[in-house]
Amino acid sequence: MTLELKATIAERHLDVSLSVGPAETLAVMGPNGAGKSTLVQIVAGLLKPDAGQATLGARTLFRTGPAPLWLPPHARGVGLLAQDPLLFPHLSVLDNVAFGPRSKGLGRAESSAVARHWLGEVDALELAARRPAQLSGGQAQRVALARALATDPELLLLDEPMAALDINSAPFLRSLLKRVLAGRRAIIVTHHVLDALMLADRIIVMDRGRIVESGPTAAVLAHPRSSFAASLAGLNVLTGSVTGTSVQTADAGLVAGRLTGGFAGAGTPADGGTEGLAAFPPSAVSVFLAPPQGSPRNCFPVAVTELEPHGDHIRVRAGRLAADISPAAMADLGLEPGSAVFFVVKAAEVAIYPA
Ligand SMILES: Nc1ncnc2c1ncn2[C@@H]1O[C@H](COP(=O)(O)OP(=O)(O)OP(=O)(O)O)[C@@H](O)[C@H]1O
Repeated sequence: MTLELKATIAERHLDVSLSVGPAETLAVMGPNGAGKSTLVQIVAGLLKPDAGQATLGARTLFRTGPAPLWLPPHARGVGLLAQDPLLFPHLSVLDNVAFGPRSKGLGRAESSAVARHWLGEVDALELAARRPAQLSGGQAQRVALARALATDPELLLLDEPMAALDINSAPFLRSLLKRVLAGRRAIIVTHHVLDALMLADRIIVMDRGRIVESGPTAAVLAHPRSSFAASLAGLNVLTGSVTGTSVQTADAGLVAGRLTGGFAGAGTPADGGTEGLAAFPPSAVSVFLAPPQGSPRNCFPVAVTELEPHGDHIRVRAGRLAADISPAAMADLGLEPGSAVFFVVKAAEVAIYPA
């Protein structure tokens, strides 16, 4: 059972076609105005395209043409979590979450039980009796997630769910999403490459209403073809097998880091470990002419392939890895393409994710 969608909207220069498999999470990225939210609204049933059709398994969500059809949002089997939680202000948290099951015809007691289950899943059971006005932004977003899940949607749409959260609440919601998205079909719009890496199996990059790139998240970031993906791909991403808090990679040896966001699946050397990846920003990488002595850091011997200005820094590229250093440091090191150097990064700066 797959989501198949094709849609155009002339006024927004939108022309997309995509499919999402049953247990697949798709990340949608792209610059402002690319059409990401428009895509989500079409699937949710909030916006009618000029032409196209969509099916979710056996169900037709909409179809234009000689025999047009338009399923209203509540009949689509689709749950939406947007930037704004949009809870009903006059209902308790419990009743907000029970609203979907009630609308689907479940009795009061049964709907409450479903709501309690999902509030438990998002660690918000203790908030059940509160009104939305008594919740923090992060709590409200967790309740909104429970409300979306309580309808047992065949497709969960997440439109920048972390965007309005403060820096302390976002990681908690991210690891919750990691847990609830496992084995579930979802589309997540995000501006953060780490969300795409951590939450999605596949990524599409949109630009001016079109899909300009698509593929497994780590592969798109490792070999970006669009300039937008290339700008994201400044992040260093190494894939391999995770054992303990390290990733054994084919091209950079053993990379030590810290396990990130609810990822408890580290294997043991005996079983070959779990597939995963290590990610760290170029700003976390220092460049040395000789390996630093006696330091518990990751140290990669590399040859410089390219030097390019990047804001106030110089981005030093060495094959798949990149480091950002100051122009003064570059002058001190006397770097040029071909220079043999050591890229050094602290384990604390390396985030380890499931692939
Ligand atoms: N309500 C609207 N009426 C008409 N045009 C709109 C409306 N909302 C968005 N657009 C236009 O549709 C295009 C796609 O916008 P959309 O909001 O889908 O982009 P986005 O990728 O989600 O951007 P952002 O990252 O800024 O949220 C843009 O050209 C935008 O100006």
